[in-house]
Amino acid sequence: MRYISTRGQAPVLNFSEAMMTGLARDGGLYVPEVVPVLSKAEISAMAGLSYEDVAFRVMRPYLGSTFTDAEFKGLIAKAYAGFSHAARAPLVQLGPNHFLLELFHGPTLAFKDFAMQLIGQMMQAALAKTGDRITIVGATSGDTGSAAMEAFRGLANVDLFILYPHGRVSDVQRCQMTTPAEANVYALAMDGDFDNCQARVKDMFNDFAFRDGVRLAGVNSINWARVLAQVVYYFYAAVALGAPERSVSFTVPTGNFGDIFAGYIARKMGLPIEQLVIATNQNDILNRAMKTGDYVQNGVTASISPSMDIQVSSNFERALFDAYGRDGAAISALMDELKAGGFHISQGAMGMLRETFASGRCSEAETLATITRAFAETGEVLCPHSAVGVKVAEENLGAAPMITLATAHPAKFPDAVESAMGVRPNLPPRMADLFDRPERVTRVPNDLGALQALIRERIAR
Ligand SMILES: Cc1ncc(COP(=O)(O)O)c(C=O)c1O
Ligand SMILES: N[C@@H](CCOP(=O)(O)O)C(=O)O
Repeated sequence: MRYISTRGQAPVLNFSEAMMTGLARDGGLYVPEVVPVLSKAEISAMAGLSYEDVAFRVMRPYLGSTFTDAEFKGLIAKAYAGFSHAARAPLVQLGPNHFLLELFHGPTLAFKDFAMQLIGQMMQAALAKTGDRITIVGATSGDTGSAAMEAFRGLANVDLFILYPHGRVSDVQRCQMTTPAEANVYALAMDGDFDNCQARVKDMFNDFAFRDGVRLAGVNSINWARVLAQVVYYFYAAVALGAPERSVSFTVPTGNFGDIFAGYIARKMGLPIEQLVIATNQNDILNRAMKTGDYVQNGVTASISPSMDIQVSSNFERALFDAYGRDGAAISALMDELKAGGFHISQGAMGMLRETFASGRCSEAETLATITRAFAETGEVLCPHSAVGVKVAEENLGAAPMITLATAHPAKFPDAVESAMGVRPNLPPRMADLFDRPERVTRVPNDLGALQALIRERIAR
């Protein structure tokens, strides 16, 4: 399996290289040259298997010779052993034809654990073979950062720096990032919003002297391995509801477009997905783009679903790459226009995108009302991101069962949940003392040079 860049000018890599590389050297994102298709019989055979067994079958075709089958099975087993639910990703019924896929039973209570726990295992195994030491720099609106800290803290051959927007993550998310005591992980609270943090991380990748000097790696969804690990739960959930004999639909609370892009890959692999619905909060660039064809930034507004406060959706580039017939030069030109504010998507590309994705937007008031109503009607306590998904899913119900992805545990966002329901959700007992743990964080400016100097200084210690 070979991986190519969405901008067409970077070296073609194998799986292990793409995982350790993160952003392609031409600024693009790696995608598989060919997406493997599973037969109906192969998908049927997943019925009744454990999450781990489905994970092996879905991901194995992408790995080439990176790991032996036995090694890979071992890494998968370790990755999901720390999840608190035996099913890993349980389905809960919300209505006659509407299901919730709970993706928040991992160690940091968000869907990011599904990929991050596995990437942590795979990167460690790859580094053990080469003896290399790497510097991971990630940007987060709250959940990727905490999941990465959990996956990489204490590792001898990794330094991890997480940039989060100061004052724009929940208190629980902040403490998950600032309280790990291990010396190899650093929480950096940056002035600005998530888009600024993500832009600085990409700048670091595009500065080759810095990138090569610190052996930079990425664990945001720019890393193909992150997306791949998220493809698995689409198969797991769909098969549980009767696929491949029966089609299903998914609604995905969306910010950086990684999670829904994983659903798109599942569909390309042969999973019968009728609708893939993008659900945005008030930071609705993707919904506007789907409705108008204009992908234009209009600034990030802080919301009660802060993890989705994103206006530059990194992985949309991967979808555009396919929509533009895999024309790297066209994608490069669009991304240059994006730096100046935005671009218009061609009619042909819009046709492909609209065939593949539906979309909807959920306001702040609708988010709160959905949390209140879902609890009253079903007993399910939704986090505000999952509530955005549920609201938009309800507007898109059809013949196929709808599965909404519940992307975080409500206790990560207790203020929003309390204001909707009057009840404050509790953290699991293992995290009950989170706010009593000492915090360690560095305030940093939105300044590439200053960030690079700090990272160089810390890794030299
Ligand atoms: C809780 C939560 N829900 C939804 C999203 C959106 O996912 P994606 O960025 O993959 O679109 C994120 C972060 O990205 C998140 O942390
Ligand atoms: N919501 C995310 C934003 C970063 O997304 P990623 O999937 O590209 O890592 C977060 O919680 O950090």
